[in-house]
Amino acid sequence: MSVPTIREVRAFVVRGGGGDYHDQQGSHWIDDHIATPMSKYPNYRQSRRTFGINVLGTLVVEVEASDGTVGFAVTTGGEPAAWIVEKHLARFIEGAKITDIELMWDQMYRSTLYYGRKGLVVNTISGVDLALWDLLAKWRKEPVYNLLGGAVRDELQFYATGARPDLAKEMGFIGGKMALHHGPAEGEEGLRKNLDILNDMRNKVGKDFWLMQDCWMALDVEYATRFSNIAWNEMGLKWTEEALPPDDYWGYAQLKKNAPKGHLITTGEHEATRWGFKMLLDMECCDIIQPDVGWCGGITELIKITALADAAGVLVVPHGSSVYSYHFVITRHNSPFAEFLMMHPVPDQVVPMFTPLLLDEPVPVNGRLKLDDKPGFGVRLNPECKLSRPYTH
Ligand SMILES: C[C@H](O)[C@H](O)CC(=O)C(=O)O
Ligand SMILES: [Mg+2]
Repeated sequence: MSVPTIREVRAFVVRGGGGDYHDQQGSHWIDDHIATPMSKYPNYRQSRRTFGINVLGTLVVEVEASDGTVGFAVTTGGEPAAWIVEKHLARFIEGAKITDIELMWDQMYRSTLYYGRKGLVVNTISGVDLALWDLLAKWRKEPVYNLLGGAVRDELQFYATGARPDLAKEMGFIGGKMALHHGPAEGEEGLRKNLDILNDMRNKVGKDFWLMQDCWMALDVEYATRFSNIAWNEMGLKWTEEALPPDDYWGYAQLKKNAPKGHLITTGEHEATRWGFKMLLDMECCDIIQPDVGWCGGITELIKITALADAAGVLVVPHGSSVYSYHFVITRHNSPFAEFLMMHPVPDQVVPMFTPLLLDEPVPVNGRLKLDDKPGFGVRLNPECKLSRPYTH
């Protein structure tokens, strides 16, 4: 059978939700006084948009094969990522056989080492990688999960991230994760407010529902140790997530030692590649790693990261990422459940995570989802979303 080659790679940008899910308008729970590394500066406390959490916007990568098949993917990265795709990475993609994803990944990664390794560049590589998996699976007329070895369970089970775990419980999710609102600069009063919010939610959801806290890199070891001990002992908090900046592997190792037995330390959504995750695993930084498949290097890299975690006895519960995560999680024994990010502003209803950018994006019903067998990742771009192509090559 002759394998098509890649005729063209195209990079587009779009604003408002989509891959950059922080790029929201108006009032939204995801931007309501959430603790961040910038919370030490009072001017940047109330809204993450004030410090530029949404400056990048969404990147859409399309790859078109010589037989006309088109694969695509969305992630965060916007215009600078589009430049990297068009002006640098395209040379490794165009002309390659659509089956040679491992080779293309290696060339994209090695050629950008001098300015890449993590962050924007690896987000961009991830976007290209996901588009390549979509293309290959569409050409083979199979869902991506079949190419990854096939599903190991019938359906996915989800916890929900949002401001209303009480509503998430009614909607059938197995747990609810809230964003922390106050950072260490808000002192004892802020700590008390954080604990009161958690306590109030525990009273609403009852004692057995999983409650988790996302700290979005805002804390230090001392604060996170105090918080997780009180929150575990008094409110049964299941895990403390991303308490520290991602480069502080030493802090995470200490925090894991300081955390009460039974309480979980989780992190990794801003970590990238097998080497970054090897640091977290080797240094025993956490109980669960949470790579984002749109940021960590794509599916090609997540396969490697997950194998390392498996050998270390650590669970992999990817961050957000909708269908790009779902097709992976369903194929791994050490990914027993998935995250669903509630993108409704309140959030009192389930809406697709990348809304409004994708069509056919599946959502959990009663906290569960059976994946269908549509080719690729099974989603389409919404023609009503205005894409622009800022660069060509
Ligand atoms: C809610 C968090 O601050 C962030 O916006 C999403 C996240 O980290 C997660 O879903 O995990
Ligand atoms: Mg998180």
